[in-house]
Amino acid sequence: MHALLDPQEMGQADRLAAEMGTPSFTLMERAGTAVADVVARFPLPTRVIVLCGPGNNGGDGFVAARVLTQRGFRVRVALLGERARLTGDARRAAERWRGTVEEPAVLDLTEAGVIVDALFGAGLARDLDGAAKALVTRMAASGRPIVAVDLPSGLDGATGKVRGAAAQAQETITFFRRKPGHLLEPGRSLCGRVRVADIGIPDAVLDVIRPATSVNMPDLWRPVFPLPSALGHKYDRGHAVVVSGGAWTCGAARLSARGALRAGAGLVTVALPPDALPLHAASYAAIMPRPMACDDDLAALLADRRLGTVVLGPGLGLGAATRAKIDITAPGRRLVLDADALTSYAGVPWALADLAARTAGLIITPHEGEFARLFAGDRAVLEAPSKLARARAAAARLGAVVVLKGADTVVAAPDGRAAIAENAPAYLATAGAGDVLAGMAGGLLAQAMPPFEAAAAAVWLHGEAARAAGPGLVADDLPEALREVYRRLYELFGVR
Ligand SMILES: NC(=O)C1=CN([C@@H]2O[C@H](COP(=O)(O)OP(=O)(O)OC[C@H]3O[C@@H](n4cnc5c(N)ncnc54)[C@H](OP(=O)(O)O)[C@@H]3O)[C@@H](O)[C@H]2O)[C@@H](O)CC1
Ligand SMILES: [K+]
Repeated sequence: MHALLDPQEMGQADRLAAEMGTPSFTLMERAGTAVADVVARFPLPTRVIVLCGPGNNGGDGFVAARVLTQRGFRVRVALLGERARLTGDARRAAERWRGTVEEPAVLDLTEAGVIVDALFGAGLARDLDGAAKALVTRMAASGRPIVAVDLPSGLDGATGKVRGAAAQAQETITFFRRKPGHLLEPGRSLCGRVRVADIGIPDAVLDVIRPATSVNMPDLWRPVFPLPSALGHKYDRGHAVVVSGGAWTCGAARLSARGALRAGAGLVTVALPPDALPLHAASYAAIMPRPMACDDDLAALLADRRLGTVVLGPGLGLGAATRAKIDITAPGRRLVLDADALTSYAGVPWALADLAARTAGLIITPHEGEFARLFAGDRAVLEAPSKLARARAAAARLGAVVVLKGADTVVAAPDGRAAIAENAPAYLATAGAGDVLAGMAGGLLAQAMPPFEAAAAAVWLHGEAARAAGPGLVADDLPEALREVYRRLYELFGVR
């Protein structure tokens, strides 16, 4: 699995590696050498300025400086803080550096061919201010390429947020596994290209750490992904229902229904107000329309328990009428709630938690605006320190899987598991894309995927579909592009 480690877990990895036989100074030597390997891609005789901080991030910088000098680069090293105050591995690394150690203030950073940013990494403990902030600001203003050690200094590895200041890196080299801050914006953008160096920490440490956060990649949900079988039947692939708004707003539900079908649901029924029938019927022949003139019609349709998964929200309208439909639908079913369905619970997340408890599994797919409205007044959720932490807190609060959308979509489960997406192109942010995603999640839920994995798979497939469709994409392209994505995924999974 593509685990992500927060700074505490990384510290634990470090300690466990030592217990398993690799001393921490060896790790630092390898880390610094890996940094030098990246910098050495710049041609000789590039001038390198290495800016070292007071902790082990600085220690990596001293090692990199030594290795680069041995390889013929012209290297100057500056230390933020007093050399006499260095301790432990960082002190040892500084002792092995035979060159001078300068004051950052005396260096003209614009003279550098490349700057190595080894000021702060996992040990960033507070916002940068004073001399540290001033140096990072100068580095950012230098306009020179920056190679960041572990993280751009000032970027919080757990949250992806900038604490005080951080300079845009061209490349970031981190160790063993990436950290959430490499994927969560604005961290992801600040890191530039991220490389992960193997510094000899054994993978076995992960069995002890059991990290709960990962990159959203197929290995996360592969074991429960529904694969076609020669003996299969459409009824084995579940029956999803999409509840549609009327003629003027039914485009959203049409997109959801197409998303559900293309994601592989065996059957997709659309419950629709009669005036929406021609539009649904014209847009997709494979979908089964069922009239829903009133809530009793919906209840009658859902008397059939085989209709086990329902998508509600896109284009459905706000308020009591939508909540009534959700109430009819929820008991014992798997639900995906999006858009208007979520805003219908604005400020009353506990009502949604009560509802979640009556379902057989709930996924909600808010964007930031819908999330803020839903949890209005719930400071513990809204003020959690990162997007990752907010999604986790929300999932725990609701007892539901939360898909908090954006460029760095986070999927979080009530049990604490979370996955961060990194495959969505910027042009995926287009009208109706969320409706398709909700439908896809429903399509996978209908095929009996557990909610967390269904949501994560839908988010990954959605990002891949956008890439397959390419720039200029509109939401209607996404379900169609899924065919190509599935073809490649089946290849990856070894399905013929
Ligand atoms: N774990 C591993 O497996 C491996 C880790 N490795 C490397 O170690 C790095 C982590 O090292 P680290 O823990 O020493 O922390 P680091 O980032 O150097 O910062 C701590 C120093 O900064 C200071 N400081 C903090 N915030 C500040 C602020 N706002 N403004 C000013 N000062 C501030 C803080 O001072 P204090 O808070 O104590 O006052 C302390 O002096 C990691 O990123 C990686 O590069 C590799 O060698 C390979 C294996
Ligand atoms: K750094």
